[in-house]
Amino acid sequence: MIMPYESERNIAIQAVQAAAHLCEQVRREIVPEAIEKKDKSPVTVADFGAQALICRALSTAFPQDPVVGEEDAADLRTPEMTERLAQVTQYVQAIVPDATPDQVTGWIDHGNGQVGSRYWTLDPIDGTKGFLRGDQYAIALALIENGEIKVGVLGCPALSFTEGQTGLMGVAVRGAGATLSPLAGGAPQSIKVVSADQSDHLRFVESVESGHGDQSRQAAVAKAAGITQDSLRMDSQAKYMAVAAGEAALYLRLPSPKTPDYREKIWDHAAGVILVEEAGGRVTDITGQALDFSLGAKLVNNQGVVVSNGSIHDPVLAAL
Ligand SMILES: Nc1ncnc2c1ncn2[C@@H]1O[C@H](COP(=O)(O)OS(=O)(=O)O)[C@@H](OP(=O)(O)O)[C@H]1O
Ligand SMILES: [Mg+2]
Ligand SMILES: [Mg+2]
Ligand SMILES: [Mg+2]
Repeated sequence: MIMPYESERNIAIQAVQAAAHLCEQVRREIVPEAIEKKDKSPVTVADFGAQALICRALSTAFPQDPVVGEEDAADLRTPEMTERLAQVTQYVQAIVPDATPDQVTGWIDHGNGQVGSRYWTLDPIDGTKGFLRGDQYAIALALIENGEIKVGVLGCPALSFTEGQTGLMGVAVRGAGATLSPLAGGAPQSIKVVSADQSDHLRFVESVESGHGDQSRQAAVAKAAGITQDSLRMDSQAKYMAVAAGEAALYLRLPSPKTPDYREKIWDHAAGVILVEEAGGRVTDITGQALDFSLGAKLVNNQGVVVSNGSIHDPVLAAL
């Protein structure tokens, strides 16, 4: 039997594993420096290297598919950044030995594609602030067709749910379930969200960065929905992994009062959303609407995100 999206899934897994390897290599060998982007957020050589590797793999395997990625190479091409580009190229060469700086910027810019009827979305490092702090981060890749997420791969190099096993990868294909496996390779295990009666896992997760949400309202809503434990704060889409694997029942991302007009980016959510849905959970915005991945790089029709095990979703929306 042919599994749906088998080649997309396999290429995505290999690409995410290679990118995760690059990111961990950077974290081991240097103290990654943050370059400030126009929006004041940080980017590092690892973000660029990971985007280059994944875009290279996708452009080779699926040359027709646009990739909507977070980063672009415009700044890297400037003369002041020559040394930085050389550093990115050196890390890429650990996996693609003959890669040149021109190829690297070309691969990164392959991620400047537009949302269409079929496209990939890529966050080469989700949670760059977590990556810089030595905390959680994720490599997030998803395939979307006609607005529906079909495949999602989430690599979380610093994540551990069982002692002695760090580095996890979540994989989901629409209609085929979600699995968790060691990022370095190994047998995938099916995952399921927590059920309502497993009260010890009725925790909620939220961002580390207070500016990415509304932590006081998040605490109040979780409490109103019956969650009495303190939140677990985690960077990146690792939060979606926690819900999909049954380690938490709820992930709340309510609009920050400081940035009420902020709209979520597709690459910050797509891979995580399909993982949670295929593990039996539910994802909506704060008004209960589905996230609309058909409109562009931003979720312009949605505000905030509510991710749950399903059973507590309606009580949470009611509390909101
Ligand atoms: N104002 C505001 N509101 C909501 N979200 C924002 C905001 N600003 C940035 N971002 C995006 O948040 C992404 C990482 O946030 P996380 O919550 O996953 O991690 S963290 O704990 O906050 O670091 C982060 O993704 P990366 O840039 O890939 O790290 C941003 O895209
Ligand atoms: Mg960023
Ligand atoms: Mg991100
Ligand atoms: Mg990112």
